[in-house]
Amino acid sequence: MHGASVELMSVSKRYGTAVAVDAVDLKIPGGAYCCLLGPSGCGKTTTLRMIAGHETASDGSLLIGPREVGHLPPAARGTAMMFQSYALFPHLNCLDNVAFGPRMRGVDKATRQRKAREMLALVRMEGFAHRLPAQLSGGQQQRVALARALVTEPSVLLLDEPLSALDPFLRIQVRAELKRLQAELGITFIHVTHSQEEAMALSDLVVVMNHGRIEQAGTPREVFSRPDTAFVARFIGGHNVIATPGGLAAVRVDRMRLLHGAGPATPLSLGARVETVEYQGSFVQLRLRALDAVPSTAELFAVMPDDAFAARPFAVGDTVTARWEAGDAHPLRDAQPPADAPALEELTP
Ligand SMILES: Nc1ncnc2c1ncn2[C@@H]1O[C@H](COP(=O)(O)OP(=O)(O)OP(=O)(O)O)[C@@H](O)[C@H]1O
Repeated sequence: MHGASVELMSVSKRYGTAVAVDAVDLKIPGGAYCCLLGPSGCGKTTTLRMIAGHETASDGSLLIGPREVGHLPPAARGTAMMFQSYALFPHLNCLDNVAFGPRMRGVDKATRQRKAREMLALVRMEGFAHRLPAQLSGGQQQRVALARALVTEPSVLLLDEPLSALDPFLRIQVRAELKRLQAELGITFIHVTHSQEEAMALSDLVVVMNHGRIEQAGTPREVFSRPDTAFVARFIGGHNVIATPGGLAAVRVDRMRLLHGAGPATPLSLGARVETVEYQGSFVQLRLRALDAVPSTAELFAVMPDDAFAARPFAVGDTVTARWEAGDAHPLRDAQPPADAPALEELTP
């Protein structure tokens, strides 16, 4: 198996007058683990289905490897899809479930059973070949579904929320399995998720979508350390969006320094009140409400190492000054303060 690149050039999907995907440009290198990340309804699944060929693009062109595939049926694209619900045939054992696709394509019995066994071994389910799906755990069914998708030797595997039906413990286990398999097989994975944690853990390339458009695409570290927009900063988490004299900026929650007593707002600080204090083990998270900010930027978070917090604790109701260094304020592309933001002079001491 080898990983093919996938390129979308100005791809749109309209349903009547509703625009589900809006002129998306995206280049996914062959062999990359790519996550499409965004809130419900942002167009992730529609994008995935257009790559698979289960949905036709209204506009634009789509390349898999060097080939334009817009006119090709799903089976001719070299892709395979794995769904959220495992959709295994309940009356077939694991081996026959995995061998089902090759059987439909007329592959002889010995060959398809050998291939199916290889795929079950790949997902570490060779000992379960003769079990029925109902006799397996959710995580095991998921592995069999993965084997069934891989038996067609795709160059691109498309995964639609593959972990969302699993409990939190299994989700982390199967997530690691997916990453291992992708690295081992070297094929391109495109994985739809609304979990930023999942996208960060898995991706070589994370694509943050909103309202049918790509807000930002990059490595998890690029997107986390340099979010382009307020939407990305908020969705990826770990950031405050602050109205500064130069426009909106993102400041990481671990870069906020708290001092006792509320000082006046300056370009590098805000007075705030502590609303919640949550002990998280190695760190403590504080939710603050800025005293002079507009509602859209008033909620702030700060995290402190637990020992620093223990040495100088803060309590709910305390007034504080939250400060940051100029170098920690990352300007956002939508740098205009929102209409209800305080005027520049209100922020300047
Ligand atoms: N068959 C359809 N007919 C009409 N509108 C559709 C259809 N499929 C999707 N949409 C709309 O297109 C938009 C994008 O849907 P899509 O399923 O791609 O979002 P998503 O990001 O995958 O969301 P979720 O995480 O909830 O699955 C939504 O507003 C949705 O209501």
